[in-house]
Amino acid sequence: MKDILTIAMPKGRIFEDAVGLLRKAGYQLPPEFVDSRKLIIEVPEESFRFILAKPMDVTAYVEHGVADLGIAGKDVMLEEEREVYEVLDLQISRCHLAVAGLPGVEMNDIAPKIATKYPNVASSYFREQGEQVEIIKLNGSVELAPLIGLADRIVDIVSTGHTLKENGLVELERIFDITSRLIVNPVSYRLKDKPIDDIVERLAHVVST
Ligand SMILES: Nc1ncnc2c1ncn2[C@@H]1O[C@H](COP(=O)(O)OP(=O)(O)OP(=O)(O)O)[C@@H](O)[C@H]1O
Ligand SMILES: O=P(O)(O)OC[C@H]1O[C@H](OP(=O)(O)OP(=O)(O)O)[C@H](O)[C@@H]1O
Repeated sequence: MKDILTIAMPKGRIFEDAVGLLRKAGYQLPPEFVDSRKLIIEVPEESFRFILAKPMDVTAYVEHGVADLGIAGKDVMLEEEREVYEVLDLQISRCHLAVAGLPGVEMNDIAPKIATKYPNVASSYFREQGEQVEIIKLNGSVELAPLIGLADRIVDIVSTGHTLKENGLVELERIFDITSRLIVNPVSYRLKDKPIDDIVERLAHVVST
């Protein structure tokens, strides 16, 4: 009997790209997959069980071993620093992390404030720059912070740049290029190496074509 693999999928914008990639690799996923509100979806034909998690939580499910594999943005991996193996750059959901702010506005000299969904990434970045900052953790609409006087700068995802532009903000420093990655639980990789290597190989093939 084939091992069942549990795969943690990020709900939200990566999901469709990830499903598209799995289908391109030849996996037969049911048509209702994308519209479902179910959080656990079994696909016995492929010996897969998918769990649908918040993008920021995928690495937690994989680190704790309740999922063998997962798909997570590199931003999440940098922020969460979980004990997981990163086995493949899936080259989907491309964007980058950047520092942004209002044009021509200098940072406050004393404890400048940085608003972000990525407090660990932001504090490491400013520490490396030798700048002491106060981090304000937000959960979204981060671009609002400098407009309303909550922060001097933001550290956030930029893709098309439309959100920055529409809010009169400018990108000041590019921090990290981001794509989604296939990640694996280290114990699963030991116990289920064959089926996991098979997925990695099939996905690597479609990523490179
Ligand atoms: N504008 C974007 N364009 C492309 N990829 C993005 C963009 N914003 C985020 N991403 C990537 O997609 C992942 C998930 O983003 P998404 O917006 O779906 O989740 P989220 O903002 O964490 O969730 P929620 O909006 O439910 O709080 C991020 O971790 C990042 O890797
Ligand atoms: O450069 P763009 O193409 O405009 O994309 C960037 C925006 O996308 C993400 O926000 P999201 O849509 O996830 O909303 P959020 O503010 O709730 O995080 C990110 O946090 C930026 O705000």
